[in-house]
Amino acid sequence: MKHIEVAAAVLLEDNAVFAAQRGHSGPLAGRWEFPGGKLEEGEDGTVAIVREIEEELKTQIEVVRHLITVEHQYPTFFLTMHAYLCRRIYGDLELSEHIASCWIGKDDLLTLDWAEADIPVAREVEKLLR
Ligand SMILES: Nc1nc2c([nH]c(=O)n2[C@H]2C[C@H](O)[C@@H](COP(=O)(O)OP(=O)(O)OP(=O)(O)O)O2)c(=O)[nH]1
Repeated sequence: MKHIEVAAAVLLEDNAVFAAQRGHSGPLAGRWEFPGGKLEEGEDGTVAIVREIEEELKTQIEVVRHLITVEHQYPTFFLTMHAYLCRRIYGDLELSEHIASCWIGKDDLLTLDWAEADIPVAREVEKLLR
């Protein structure tokens, strides 16, 4: 079974969190996620997340702290996902791979159609929002 290790960014601003919707094809098409991507060989998650957000959203971020690591068995692969609370430094979070994005508050957070592995992350985020 394939094992994928991913870093994901939790960006909080104005009491809302940034969520992005995956494209219409590929695994988990149309599901919502915290942006990020796969770690490169030997790369630390905190380095990977800064690189991925720069590549994917043309935005510079910094890691504030590790939030949660989730392990999830999907039908075709096993996922380890490190989610980091991050701060935006510069850039407008321009979508290049995702088809939609939103800033979502505590009340609506768990109503999004999240990728399954993201549910425990969303529950942690819920605790950080008022
Ligand atoms: N980035 C990210 N990926 C997630 C989340 N939740 C979740 O199950 N995943 C899964 C979806 C993908 O299979 C994998 C992340 O890979 P990715 O976004 O770099 O890659 P991808 O499948 O779009 O494909 P690739 O072109 O990079 O190979 O982890 C999440 O919150 N953020």
